[in-house]
Amino acid sequence: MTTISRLSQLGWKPFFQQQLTLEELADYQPARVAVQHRSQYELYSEEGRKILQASSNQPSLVVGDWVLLDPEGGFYRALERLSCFSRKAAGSRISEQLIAANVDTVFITCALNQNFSLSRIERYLALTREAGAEAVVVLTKADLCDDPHSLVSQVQALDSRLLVEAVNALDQQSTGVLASWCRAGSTVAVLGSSGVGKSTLINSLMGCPVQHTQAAREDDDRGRHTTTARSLHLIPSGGVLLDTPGMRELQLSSCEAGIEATFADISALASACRFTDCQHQNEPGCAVQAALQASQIDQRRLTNYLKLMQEQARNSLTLAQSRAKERSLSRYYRKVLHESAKLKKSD
Ligand SMILES: Nc1nc2c(ncn2[C@@H]2O[C@H](COP(=O)(O)OP(=O)(O)OP(=O)(O)O)[C@@H](O)[C@H]2O)c(=O)[nH]1
Ligand SMILES: [Zn+2]
Repeated sequence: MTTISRLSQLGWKPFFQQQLTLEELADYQPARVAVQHRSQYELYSEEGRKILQASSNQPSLVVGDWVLLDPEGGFYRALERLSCFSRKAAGSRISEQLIAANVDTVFITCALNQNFSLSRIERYLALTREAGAEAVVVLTKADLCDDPHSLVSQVQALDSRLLVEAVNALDQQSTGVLASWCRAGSTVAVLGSSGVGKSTLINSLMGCPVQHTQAAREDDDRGRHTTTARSLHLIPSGGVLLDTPGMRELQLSSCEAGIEATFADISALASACRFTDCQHQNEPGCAVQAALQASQIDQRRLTNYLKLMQEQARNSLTLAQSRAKERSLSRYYRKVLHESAKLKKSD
């Protein structure tokens, strides 16, 4: 890691500074989670790299989080997040898993070739908005496309306020249009499906190939653990690039608000449907279907909205179910403890 001279090079900004008391400002040191190991975190601070042991007394931390270290270098507290990506954890036990925190801007990448898909862009937009980050749609492989402008217009038509850029990810001059999002104090992440050019774009922004240390086995006193590649990279122009495998595999889960924000036109229409629980299929008095018949919205967009809504509802239902199960289990444990305490008393 290159020497840090200013906190802003690590993505520090007024939002975090404002959370500190005068005493904390004077005596406590902010540090950012750069790597997450099983039992410890690697942090970046103005003084360089630090190691923090994970402990059950600490809140769950994730790459991108800001923490305050006490004068002895121990964990003091975590700072409130500006944005947070999470997902439904894989496996039989469904729970919410933190992916990344404090990402300001997400470069939603999509290639200008046969894989170009407005629906996929909408999916990533919903995820980004749910997390509370700003989205910039970066259309890659513009150099291989005969008419990039017409595809840029199609993306722009999704939302007139949407930021859309077409680039050749291999060419640093071309990716220069993204520089304003990569300044000191900013944290960016790249989302997009396989092969669209995420690594290529990252290397162009970084000005050199980013080293991805292969996960390797290491022996130490505490036994075997897997070393993980660092996930925060300092961009020469001053910003921070957050690149974790979790971000790359991001799935849709529990993101109704993100979908509503992405499909604001359809959500606005839906509020005029006769039934509050209208599914916008073939119910009488459906304002969304009426708008479709009147060609005010297109079929692809509506189909994608309904698909994403269904998908996230399915996922959040399993999340809710698992939470309910945990709640009832803990109620059961409390009851058992209470009963056994009563029995002890009467002994
Ligand atoms: N001509 C051209 N080729 C590109 C561009 N962006 C990426 N490529 C090429 O597309 C291929 C895939 O790019 P990657 O950067 O590996 O894609 P990725 O999104 O990181 O893929 P995964 O690692 O599978 O997620 C590589 O051969 C790149 O050289 C571009 O803008 N123009
Ligand atoms: Zn309806």
